[in-house]
Amino acid sequence: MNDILERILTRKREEVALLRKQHTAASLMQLAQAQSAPRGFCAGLRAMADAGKPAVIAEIKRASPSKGLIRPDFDPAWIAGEYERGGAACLSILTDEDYFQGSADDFKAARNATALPAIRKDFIIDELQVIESRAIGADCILLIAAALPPARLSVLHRTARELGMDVLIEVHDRSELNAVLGAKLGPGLLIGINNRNLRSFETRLETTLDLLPWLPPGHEVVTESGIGTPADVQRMLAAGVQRFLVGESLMRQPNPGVALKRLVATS
Ligand SMILES: O=P(O)(O)OC[C@@H](O)[C@@H](O)c1c[nH]c2ccccc12
Repeated sequence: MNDILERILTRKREEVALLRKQHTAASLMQLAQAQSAPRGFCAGLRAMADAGKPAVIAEIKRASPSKGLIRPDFDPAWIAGEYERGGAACLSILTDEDYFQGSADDFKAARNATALPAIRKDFIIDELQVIESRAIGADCILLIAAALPPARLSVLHRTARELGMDVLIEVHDRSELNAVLGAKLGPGLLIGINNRNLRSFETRLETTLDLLPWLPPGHEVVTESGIGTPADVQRMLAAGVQRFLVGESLMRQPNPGVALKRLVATS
């Protein structure tokens, strides 16, 4: 079990212990309540999809464990603004420091630079991190099925919803999907299918296409990772997937917003 996900989660448990030394749930809750209301993340995606356009969550990511440093000249506020001009529905901002070279400051800078709803992209395993997410302004959090037993997933999901945030629930295979569906979190979930295996880093778009038939109706699907070309986008649209989470392929271009426009262009 010495895979990357396990290593990241081991480090997260240390971070949560540190967070618990600095804050209580009540002190973080005060910070969360001082924030302006969440911007609707699911609503932002839905508006774009209902208008017949690919709804892209554009990701701001300096580095990753699989690719190392992706973007040396990294200005989260500028990238966020370009993504907004490029037609993004929402932003995704990495806040994990040790493995993705992100930070809470990156999150705030990017979100404050635009009117777009933003997901805090991190490895959330504890309620304190959920409240902390709202305290830094998050409109949505990521919960990764591979990292959370169903009972824990359910508690974190409820806490996020009580704070007014949306939740992107990430799965990679059928057993994770079944665990999520079995947790009875309700209808209308936002389910992300990660094309990248977080344990081996293998990335296959077929992951989304293969899982789709197993998803009951009534949920909204996001295809995550490895989307690099307009053909990839068209392939997903043809399968009925209208929501996309895209990072690396945009971050490697000089202007990520222009790259986004090209990615979703129909001709
Ligand atoms: O850079 P890509 O291949 O476009 O992928 C983006 C996003 O899906 C990926 O960063 C991601 C998906 N799930 C995660 C969980 C944690 C950290 C990162 C991720």
